[in-house]
Order: sequence, then C-alpha cells, then structure tokens
Amino acid sequence: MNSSKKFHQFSREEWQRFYRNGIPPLTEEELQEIKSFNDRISLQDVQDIYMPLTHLIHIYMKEYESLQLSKGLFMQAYPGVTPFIIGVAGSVAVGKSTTARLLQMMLSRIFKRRNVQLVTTDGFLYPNAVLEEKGIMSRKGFPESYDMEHLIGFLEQVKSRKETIDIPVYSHDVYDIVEDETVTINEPDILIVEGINVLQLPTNEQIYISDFFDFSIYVDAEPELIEKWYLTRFGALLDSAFLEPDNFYYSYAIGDREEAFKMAKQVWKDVNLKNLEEYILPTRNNANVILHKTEHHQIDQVFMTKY
Ligand SMILES: Nc1ncnc2c1ncn2[C@@H]1O[C@H](COP(=O)(O)OP(=O)(O)OP(=O)(O)O)[C@@H](O)[C@H]1O
Ligand SMILES: CC(C)(CO)[C@@H](O)C(=O)NCCC(=O)O
Repeated sequence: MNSSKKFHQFSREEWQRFYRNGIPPLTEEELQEIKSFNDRISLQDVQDIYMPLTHLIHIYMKEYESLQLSKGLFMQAYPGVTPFIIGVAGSVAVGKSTTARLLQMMLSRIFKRRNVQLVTTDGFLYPNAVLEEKGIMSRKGFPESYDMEHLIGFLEQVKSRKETIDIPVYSHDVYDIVEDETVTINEPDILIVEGINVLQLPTNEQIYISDFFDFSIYVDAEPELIEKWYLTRFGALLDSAFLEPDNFYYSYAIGDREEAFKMAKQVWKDVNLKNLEEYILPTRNNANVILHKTEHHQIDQVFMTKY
C-alpha cells in the first residue's frame, strides 16, 4: 500500500481483497445482465473493483443512517432517513455515466428494498439559446454554463423527500436541452448524481453543491487516454448520426471524416481539456474514492480518503 497525505493508495490486487462476504454477491445471472447493459464492461472489474466499492458505500450508508437516527434522538423528533446521495465526478468522456449506471444496477440488486435512481448534471446546463445569449456557447461544461441554483434547489428537494421532481433532459444527439421533455425523480433512497461539476466549489456563498454528497467518486485517467475515448465516442456519434438529419452531428457525418475529427480534436483541446485542467482536476482530492483507469478503461489503482 502506497499513501499520500490524504489518500490510501491501493493497487488493483490489494483493493480486490477488500470484498468481504457481508453483503450478498451478485448471482451469475445478474452479472450477465450487467454485461448485456454494456458489453464493454469487464466482469472482472465488477468483481474486483465494484464489489469492494459497493461494500465501502454500504459502510458509509450505515454511518449516515446511524447519525441521522442519533440526531433525531437529540432533537426528540425523528423526521425519518433522508436519501443518501452519491456523486460521480471526472472529465468529459472519462466514463462517468458508464460507472454511474453500473453502480445503480449493482446497488439496486444488492439492496433490493432500496429505490436507487440516477441523474446527470447535463440536464442543468443552460439551453443553447441561453448560452448564445450570454455569449458562452464555447464554454459548455464550464461552471458558468450550468444553472447551479436550479441544481442545488433540486438536491434540496431530494433531501427533503419531495414526492416527484421533474428535471430537464440534455441530449448529446441534439447537443442541447430537449424542449418539453423532463425526467421524474421520485423519492429515491439512494440517488447517484453524475457530472463534471459535482465536486466543484460554490458559485454562491451560501451553499456548496458538495454539501449534498454523502459519498463521492472521482473517475480519473491520463488526459491523453481520455482524449482517445472522447474521439472514439465522437466516431460512434458520427456513425449513428448518419441517417438522422436532425442530429447535431449530421453535417459532420455526411461530410469529410478527417475534417470532422480535426474539429473534434480542436474542441477537445480548446474546451474539454481546458475545463479538465482548470476546473475538474482541482476537485479530484475532494472525492472519497478515486478510481484510476488505464488503457481499455481498466482500473489499475484505487485511492480512498484516510479520514
Ligand atoms: N468501463 C468501460 N469500458 C469500456 N468502455 C467504456 C467504459 N466506460 C466508458 N466507456 C466508453 O468511453 C466513452 C465515454 O464514456 P461515458 O459516455 O460514460 O463518459 P462520461 O464521462 O459520462 O462523458 P460525458 O461527461 O461527456 O457525458 C464511451 O464511448 C463509453 O462507451
Ligand atoms: C455536455 C458536456 C458538457 C458534459 O457531458 C460535454 O459532453 C460537452 O458537450 N462539452 C462541450 C464540448 C464538446 O462538444 O465536447
């Protein structure tokens, strides 16, 4: 085990030994189900990385519930357990949504009576029309491109167990917030919130978005690798846009492919890499756990906060 001031650092081999038989493992059938949801997910990662991780999350959940109960006794009024919120942060295209979806599936299989829901902070981006108006269209993903008040208000509503909450939807295909479409969150026991900005510092001084997170994960990798994954995903977006004139990527899909990739590389460099260096990487140490990935999305190291 290697350590820094703040984190214990574990190799994959060390981390995989931390899985204890305390929580029921997934059945072979459930593992196959996970496999079919994303055939690129390695089942070895599920066993070696995510089983110990869900075990650790369970420890945090038990502590959280116990503290809530004790506070209730202290106040002589027990308002009930409020939802446990997990944040998943990291660069654009590092694999946050894949990690978050896998976690959702695993947590709802392992804790069968808990209602586990998932949202992405993409839905809280301002619509393109507003970004245009503010003159920040080329800053999509940067702190000022999100309606943070709305996002924080949403998290407050979740914590106060509002019955149904409708939130906006962002589509990568149209490259914008989808008009007249919402997704409904209803009284989750566990809410996973995935986004580049979940560990960021406040835009208003009253309240930190990170105050709402009871456990947080930062998905990490070298920027050169993330760029590769970004470009691979761009290729996939082009392929699926080919027959869809309404798709944002349609004109690139039917045009010169080399030119399209040149443009994507430029966007990576000018927008996403810049955002990673200036605003996302500095939040890495705020996470409880850092999952470090190498080639082929393989997780080779895991960091866990000491205190
Ligand atoms: N564990 C994995 N194994 C294989 N491929 C993966 C894995 N995780 C992510 N990918 C691939 O990497 C690319 C980026 O992943 P994903 O869309 O989950 O990233 P993201 O961090 O959510 O990005 P964004 O912030 O832009 O929404 C996708 O093409 C995805 O299929
Ligand atoms: C929607 C975000 C900000 C985050 O998921 C990202 O995928 C994005 O679109 N960034 C803007 C630059 C680009 O087109 O890649």
